[in-house]
Amino acid sequence: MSDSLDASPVPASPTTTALPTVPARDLGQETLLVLVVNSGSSSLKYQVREITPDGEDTADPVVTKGLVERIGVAGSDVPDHAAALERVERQIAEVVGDRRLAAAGHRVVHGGERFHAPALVTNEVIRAIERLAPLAPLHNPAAAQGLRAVAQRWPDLPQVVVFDTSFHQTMPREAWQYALPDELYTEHGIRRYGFHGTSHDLVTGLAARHLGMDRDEFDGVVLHLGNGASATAIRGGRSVDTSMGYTPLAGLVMGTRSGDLDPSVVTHLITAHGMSAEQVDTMLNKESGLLGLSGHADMREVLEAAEAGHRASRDALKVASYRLAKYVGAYHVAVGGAKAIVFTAGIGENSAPFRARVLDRLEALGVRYDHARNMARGDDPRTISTDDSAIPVLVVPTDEEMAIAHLTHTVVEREAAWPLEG
Ligand SMILES: Nc1ncnc2c1ncn2[C@@H]1O[C@H](COP(=O)(O)OP(=O)(O)O)[C@@H](O)[C@H]1O
Ligand SMILES: CC(=O)OP(=O)(O)O
Ligand SMILES: [Mg+2]
Repeated sequence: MSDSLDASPVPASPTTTALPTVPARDLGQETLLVLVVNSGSSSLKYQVREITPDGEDTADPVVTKGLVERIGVAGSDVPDHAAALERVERQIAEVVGDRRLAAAGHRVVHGGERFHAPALVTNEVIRAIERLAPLAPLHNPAAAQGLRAVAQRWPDLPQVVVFDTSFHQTMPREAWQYALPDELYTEHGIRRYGFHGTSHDLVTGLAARHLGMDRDEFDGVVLHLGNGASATAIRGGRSVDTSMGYTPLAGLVMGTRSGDLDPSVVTHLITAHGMSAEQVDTMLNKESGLLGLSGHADMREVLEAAEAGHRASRDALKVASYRLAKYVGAYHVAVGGAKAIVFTAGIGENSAPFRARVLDRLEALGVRYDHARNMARGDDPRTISTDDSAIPVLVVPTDEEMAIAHLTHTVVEREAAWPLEG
């Protein structure tokens, strides 16, 4: 992102920086500014977006955006997400000038079984997110810190939480239950949850529209391929299976995450290689995937190296594309016959060579793609399959921040929680 915040020292009293305020506005006529916060384990991405009172994007909806990185990392001067938000609020104050924020929407990775939909934030909701921390130790505490920091800085601002997991709460038991002793689920909540739900949900709706279908007619496979990657089986517009599991480690080969592996590898590394549980966790989450196989976590670099003849990079692409194709085959069954295969997120939207490698493996399903359509670029949903492909293949750009802003508007509107009215 071009306007990333750097790690320069924080001035003495950032929390006292005043955000200029204006008298209450007539919401029926003016636009609304929504702060969107995405707290990663060691980063905080934010946007201020402008929407109409009906919750639609304005012509140029991103007022500002930025990123604070290396939060809580050794040697960084940003100790936690509360400190990160102090930096962000100064940036925001400069950009919004004499206008006021109308609401904040936060991405929260884990909503457990409790949250099936976005929710208006109360102290009880923040505590519930903290109680779910054992399920997402890197993400949920950071999100809770972000929520408290915003509440402290803007006490009247309605806040909404949007969960990665909630879209997948429609999965049937056979998809979410692990074949483990039952009390691990009943007493400890160990089950498949699934992630990237905001993106899978948004992309499902856009794909259905692109194909001229009602959303509830849409059966297909959505492939969200970013740094984290997941495949979701969609039946009747709802999630019926997804490749991530109890945590975002399961499933596909990702930038630095292994995806699926035999759990005995974990016990073997601990018992025979003397690794600690923490070391194994770090290895599987941060040193595996494309990085572990090829030395590059970034798909562009893997493709370049493979092109230049680097054998490990070529193998990494084979492992990643094979794994993904296998999931598409499985989910074709899960949805009772896919009517579309949809690529989205950084790699899915931009990497024609990787899409081609996956699609070449789907010939058995009658999938055919068009070289020129696959190479074409664009910001709108598009079809890249040939007209005679048994299953249409689509590229549909995702936008989690936009979706969070719109969901935030919907929830605040429904709960009549706008602070500026009257
Ligand atoms: N033009 C491109 N060609 C190939 N890969 C790309 C391109 N642009 C972005 N990517 C890949 O997208 C991935 C990041 O996706 P993104 O959705 O931004 O991730 P996240 O939101 O999880 O950080 C990286 O692997 C990056 O290499
Ligand atoms: C849940 C998850 O994997 O998120 P990301 O892709 O942002 O890492
Ligand atoms: Mg992402």
